[in-house]
Amino acid sequence: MTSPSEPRAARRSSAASPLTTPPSDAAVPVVDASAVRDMEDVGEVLGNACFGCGPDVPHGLRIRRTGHDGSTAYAEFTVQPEHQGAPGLAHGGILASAMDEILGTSAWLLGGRYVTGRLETDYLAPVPVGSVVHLTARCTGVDGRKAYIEGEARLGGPDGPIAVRAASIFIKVPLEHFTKER
Ligand SMILES: CCCCC/C=C\C/C=C\C/C=C\C/C=C\CCCC(=O)SCCNC(=O)CCNC(=O)[C@H](O)C(C)(C)COP(=O)(O)OP(=O)(O)OC[C@H]1O[C@@H](n2cnc3c(N)ncnc32)[C@H](O)[C@@H]1OP(=O)(O)O
Repeated sequence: MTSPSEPRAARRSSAASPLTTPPSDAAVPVVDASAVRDMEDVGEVLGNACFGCGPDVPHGLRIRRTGHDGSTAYAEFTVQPEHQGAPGLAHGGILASAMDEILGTSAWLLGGRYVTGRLETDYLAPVPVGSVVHLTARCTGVDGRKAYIEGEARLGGPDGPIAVRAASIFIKVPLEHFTKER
């Protein structure tokens, strides 16, 4: 339950702006059963030096994907001292990166490979260093190559207060997007 004294963003039920709201006739797909295996295969081909989820990346977020329920993707990470902005608090860009990771995971679970086209974030509460941040994301619609994905970061547990809300558009790309010489 929200009250008028809460920030406007907290009173909205979604982070989505008109730009990240899918068309009303967009299909809302469920997780593709083969997508998790595909993510593992792609990781084996490309390696995993990802700032968000690479398990051995120094100063990375080392986000742990914990599964999905057919529509929502779940993950968590612990805010480290090297993720600080203001003393003792997570940097907003770090939190945007964490949202990018869970939103991207949700997109990849649709089957196919996606990159971030647009990312919107609402910061609702400060996130202390040492916090375990619980991330969730789900697709709200697919329109051609565009997947509209929304997510939240919660503190203190999967049902804890929302610290960050995000809404996004991910664009489907071929595997060559990641492998071609530039
Ligand atoms: C990525 C992870 C790889 C790691 C691999 C390791 C292990 C893999 C395992 C698991 C992976 C799991 C999860 C992934 C987790 C995290 C994900 C992080 C993702 C990122 O951190 S990724 C980096 C940031 N990201 C970029 O680096 C993109 C740069 N960019 C481009 O590369 C091009 O810009 C591109 C390809 C986006 C489009 O180019 P293009 O030429 O192919 O297509 P085009 O421009 O025609 O757009 C087609 C339709 O998308 C619409 N559209 C395009 N852009 C839009 C925007 N900004 N807003 C709204 N709509 C947009 C158009 O309006 C059109 O819509 P329509 O069809 O309706 O006209």
